[in-house]
Amino acid sequence: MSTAGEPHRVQSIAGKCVSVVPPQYVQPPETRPTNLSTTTGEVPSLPSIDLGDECIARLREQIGRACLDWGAFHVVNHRVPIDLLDEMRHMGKSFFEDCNMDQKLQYSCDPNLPASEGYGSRMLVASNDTILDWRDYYDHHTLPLSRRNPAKWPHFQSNYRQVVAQYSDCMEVLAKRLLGLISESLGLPSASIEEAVGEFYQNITVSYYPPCPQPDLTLGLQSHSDFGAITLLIQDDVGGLQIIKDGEWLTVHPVPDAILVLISDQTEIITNGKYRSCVHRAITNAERARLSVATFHDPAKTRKIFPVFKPPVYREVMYGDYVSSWFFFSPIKGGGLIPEADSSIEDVRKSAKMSIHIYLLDFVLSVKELNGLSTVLKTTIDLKMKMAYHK
Ligand SMILES: O=C(O)CCC(=O)C(=O)O
Ligand SMILES: [Fe+2]
Repeated sequence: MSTAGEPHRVQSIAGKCVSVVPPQYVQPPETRPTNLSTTTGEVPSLPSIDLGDECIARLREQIGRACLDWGAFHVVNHRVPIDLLDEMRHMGKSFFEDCNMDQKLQYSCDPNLPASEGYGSRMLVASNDTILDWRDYYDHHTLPLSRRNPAKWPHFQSNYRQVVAQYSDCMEVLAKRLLGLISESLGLPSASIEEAVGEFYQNITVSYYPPCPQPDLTLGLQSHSDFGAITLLIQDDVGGLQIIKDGEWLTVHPVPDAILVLISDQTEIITNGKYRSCVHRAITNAERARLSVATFHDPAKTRKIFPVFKPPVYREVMYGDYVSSWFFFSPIKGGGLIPEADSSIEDVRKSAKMSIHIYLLDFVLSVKELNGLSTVLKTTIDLKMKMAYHK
């Protein structure tokens, strides 16, 4: 799509006012969005949890219920200054809209590294035939402090670096508090999940979705669950984030002062599948650019992650291996079968062409135990299939 030497950015394509998207952005029929409205079909009852509630027992109960039912919830009265949320959105938008392409490209990420800091468009693109997301992004490495180098961040707005650093600090505090409440909601000591995750590796990704001439054929961001432990997300008023609930894609209506909490894969493993990671995606629209800011809290690549409950349903996994396996298995096109409970892992893999996260099967204990745990197999496959196939 891009000619040699010409960096590829969605915003440049959208800026040419094309009426047809380039073929690399066209989703196969089975992953195209069907419910394109961002104003109707929103999630009416995605829980909104008031963290100012002084009744801790009620808070735990509400968080536990939201994790079980949704894997996602909004929090309000979260102690992060509302002005900071607005400034972070404003800084992000200003980078994409007020800087010219040459300025932005000074901050290009390294296209050959999977998680390189900076301005890019092809995060987690596993191979050349991967369908591309209709999205540009800026990824900041913010924690631990040894990774944080504000000099690598844009300088066009005088307070950009200060806002990102402050935002990172506030998100870390909130993520720890939430993991504490999530642990307690399972009857665990407050520090359990945080200790299992270890030192936070935090990234802040500002996603920018330019208007798209064919929203019915494209995705701003393909269906996925986040790899790490917990994601905290804010968005602007445009709307386009969708989550799966009971087999349906539902749009998460933006709530300006709220922060969206998404349970991510490592929390699913640590809680032994009691709380599932939230499968989500972003759709596009033809009228307005959309912006979101996702703050990921991940373990170190060398951290071993395992369930805190017995018997474990997931194998211990080194976080770095978990991330790498995504590239190995994903994203594979074509149909597939839900394997029988007595399939071997190899059979499962062979027939698993539908799933972008089928690697999770590697963490289920063993084929033998799987056979006895057919529900686990089925729900794992089912959940991960949804990410690739649900419309
Ligand atoms: O733009 C959004 O709302 C979703 C972003 C997201 O899921 C991600 O960056 O992982
Ligand atoms: Fe995500």
